[in-house]
Amino acid sequence: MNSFLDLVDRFASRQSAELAPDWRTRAGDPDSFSLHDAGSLKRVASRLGWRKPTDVGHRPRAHQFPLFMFDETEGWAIAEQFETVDAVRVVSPSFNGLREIQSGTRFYQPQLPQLNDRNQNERAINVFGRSLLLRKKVLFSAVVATVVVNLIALATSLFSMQVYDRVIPRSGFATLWVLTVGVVIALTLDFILRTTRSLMIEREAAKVDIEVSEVFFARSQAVRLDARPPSIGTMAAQIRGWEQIRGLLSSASLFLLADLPFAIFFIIVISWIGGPLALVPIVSFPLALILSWIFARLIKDDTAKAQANGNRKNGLLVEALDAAETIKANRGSWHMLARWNQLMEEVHLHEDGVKRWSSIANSLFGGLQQLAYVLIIAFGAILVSDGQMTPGALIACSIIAGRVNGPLLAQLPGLLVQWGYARSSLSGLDSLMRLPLDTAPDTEALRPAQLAPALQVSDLKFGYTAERPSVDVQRLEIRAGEKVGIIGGIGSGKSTLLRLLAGLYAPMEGQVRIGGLEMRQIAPDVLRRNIGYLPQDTRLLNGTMRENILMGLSDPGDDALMGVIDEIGLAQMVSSHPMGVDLPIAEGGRGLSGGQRTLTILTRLLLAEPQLWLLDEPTSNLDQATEARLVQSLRRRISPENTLILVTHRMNLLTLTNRLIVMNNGRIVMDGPTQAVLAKLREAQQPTQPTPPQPQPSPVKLATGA
Ligand SMILES: Nc1ncnc2c1ncn2[C@@H]1O[C@H](COP(=O)(O)OP(=O)(O)OP(=O)(O)O)[C@@H](O)[C@H]1O
Repeated sequence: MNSFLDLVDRFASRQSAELAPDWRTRAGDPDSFSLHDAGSLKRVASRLGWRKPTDVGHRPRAHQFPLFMFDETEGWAIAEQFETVDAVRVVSPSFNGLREIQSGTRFYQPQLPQLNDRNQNERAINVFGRSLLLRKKVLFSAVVATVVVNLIALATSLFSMQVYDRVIPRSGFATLWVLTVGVVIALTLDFILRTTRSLMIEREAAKVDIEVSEVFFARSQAVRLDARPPSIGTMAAQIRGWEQIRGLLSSASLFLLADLPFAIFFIIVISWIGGPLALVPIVSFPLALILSWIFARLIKDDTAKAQANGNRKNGLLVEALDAAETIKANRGSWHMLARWNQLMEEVHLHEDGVKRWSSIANSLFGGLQQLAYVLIIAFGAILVSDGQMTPGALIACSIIAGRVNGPLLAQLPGLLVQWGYARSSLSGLDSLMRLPLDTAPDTEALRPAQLAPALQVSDLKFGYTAERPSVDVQRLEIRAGEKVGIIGGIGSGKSTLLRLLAGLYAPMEGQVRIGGLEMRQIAPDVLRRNIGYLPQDTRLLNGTMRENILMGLSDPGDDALMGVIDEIGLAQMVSSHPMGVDLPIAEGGRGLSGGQRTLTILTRLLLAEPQLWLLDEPTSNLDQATEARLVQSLRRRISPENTLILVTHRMNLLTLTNRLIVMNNGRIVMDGPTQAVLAKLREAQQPTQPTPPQPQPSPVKLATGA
C-alpha cells in the first residue's frame, strides 16, 4: 500500500468519484509517489489520464474544499475546511487535525473523472457549452482572427477603389505598386489567419468531441436498467447524435456565422462610401435572414421525423444482426425486410421534404444574391452619373456588398439543414439525459466501508408496465449469512426480484435495503463490489477471456486466476487453446457454448469474493458433472458470513440453501426452511383420492428463516 495513493483513494471517495478498478495498477510503480514529493499529484493525474490538477494557490476560498494541500515540511494531506483564519483541518495517513497555512503551502484541486454526472436536469447543449467554455482562449483567438480577416477583406475592396479613382486617371504607378504590395502582404496574412483559424478550431472540435462523447457514453452506461428504452439500437443512434452537433461545430459553415455580425459593419462602410447605395443591402440582408427563418421552420418537422426514423432504422439493423439465428431459423427474413423497406420509405419521405425545401432555398438565395448585385450596379450607375459617387467607389461597394450577400447566402440553406438535424439530435440527447440513473438524483452517494449482506424489503412493487406489477412483495427479510433458494413457475417474477435485490432495478414503490441502508443511496461501485450477480442470460464482451473474467476486478495474478479456472471446470478449454486464457471472445460471447459463458462469469464471481451472491439459474446450461463440481466449489467459496440467494429448479443446487422461497404471480407464496417447503410442495403434488372440490389454496406461510 502506498500512502499517497491511499490519500487519492480517500479524496475520490469523499468526492463520490468512481475510480477505475485497476487505477492503482495504471498509476504504475507505487514507489514513484511519496507524501513528501511535490510532483506526486501531477504524476498520478498524468498517468491516469486526468486533466492537470488546478493550482488553487496559497489561500483557497471556503467553497473550494476539500483540496489537496502540500507544504515542504509536512508533505501532502487532504485539507477539509478552514478551522481558524490561518489553519485548516486536514486528513493524512499520519495525522488528522489542524495544520497551519505556511507561506509555502499550496492547495490543489485534482480533476477527477466524473463519469456519472448525476445532474438529471442537465440539457445536452450545456454539455457542449461546458466543453466550449473550457476553451475560452482558443475561441477568443478565433474571434480576433475573424475580425482581422474581415478587415483585410475590406482593405482589398478599398484597394480597388483607389486603383480606379486615383491610379488609373493619373497613371500613378508608384502608388499602384505600393498599394499592390500592401494588399499582397494583407492577403498573405489573410491566408495564414484563415488556415490557422480552421486548424485551431478543428483541433479543439476533436477535443470537444472526445470530452462530450465521454459524457454521453458514461451517461448511457449509468442509465438504470429498467429505465432503458426498449430498442437498444435506437438508443445507440440517439447517443451518436452528438456527432451531428460536433459536425456542425467544426464545419466551415460555422465560420460563416462568425462573419454574420460583420455584415452590419460592411453595410455601414457601404453607406459611408456609397451613401444611398447602402439601401440595397439594407433590404436584401434582412430579407435573407427572414427567408432563412421561414426555411428553418419549414424543414423543422421533416428533419425531426427523418432523424427519428433514421434512429429506428439503426435499431432495426442492430436487432436484425443480433437475432440473425432466430430470424434465419424461422424464415423471418421477409418480415424483417418488409419492416426495413417501410422504414426506408418513411426516412426518404421526410428527407425528400427537406431536400425539396433546400433546393428551393438554394435557388431563391442564389437569385437574391444576383438581384442584389444587379441592383447595386444599376443604382450605383445612376449615382455615378449624378456625380454622387466615383466609379472606384461603385466597384468597392459591389465587392463589399458581395461579402454581405455572397458566401453567406450561398451556404445558409446547407447550414440550416445541418442545424435542423443537429437540433433533433439535441432533443434526442436531452431525452437520454432525462432517463433515471442508478443512483438517486440530488443525493450524495453513500460509501460505507463495510456493507453487511443483509436485505430488507418492504412494500416492494415493480412492474415493466404501469398496469401490472411483476413483483409485489410486502415484506422480506434475509439476514447476513442466510442461504436462500427461490423457485416458482415461469414468469413468476424470480429474476425480476433478484435484479431488484441486486440494485439493478429500482422499485416503483417500497424499499430495498442492504446492510440497513436504502440501496439507491449507495454508490454503485460500492454496491457492485459487495454484490456478485449472475444473470440468467449470460453475455460476454468482445475481447479476451482474461478481460472478461477480470472486468471490474483488480488483477489477482495468474496463479489465482488459473486456480479458479481449474476449479470451475474451464481448464481443459483454456489449455487446449493456443492463446490460453487470452483466447479471443466475440461480441456477446459468440464462439463459446452457453455453459462456457456461464462458467466464465462464475469464474469472475469466485475471484471477486462478494459478500452477497445472487445467482439466477447458474446451472441451467451445465451438465450434471459440471453442476456437481460447481456446487462443491460454491459450497467451499461462499463463507458462512456470506449471503446466497439462488434462483433455480435444480435439486442439486437447492442443497446449498437452508431457506426456500416460492413465488407465484410476482408474490411470495411460501417461505421457510428448504426441506419443509419442499415437503409441502411434494404433498401438494401427491395424487389425491377423489375429494369434494377444495377452495383455492391460499398462500402458505411457513416459519420464515428471518
Ligand atoms: N424486459 C421486460 N419487459 C416487459 N416485461 C417483462 C420483462 N422481463 C420480464 N417481464 C415480465 O415480468 C414477469 C416476470 O418475469 P421474470 O423474468 O422475473 O420471471 P421468472 O420467474 O424469472 O421467469 P423464468 O423462470 O421464465 O425465468 C413476466 O410476466 C414477464 O413477462
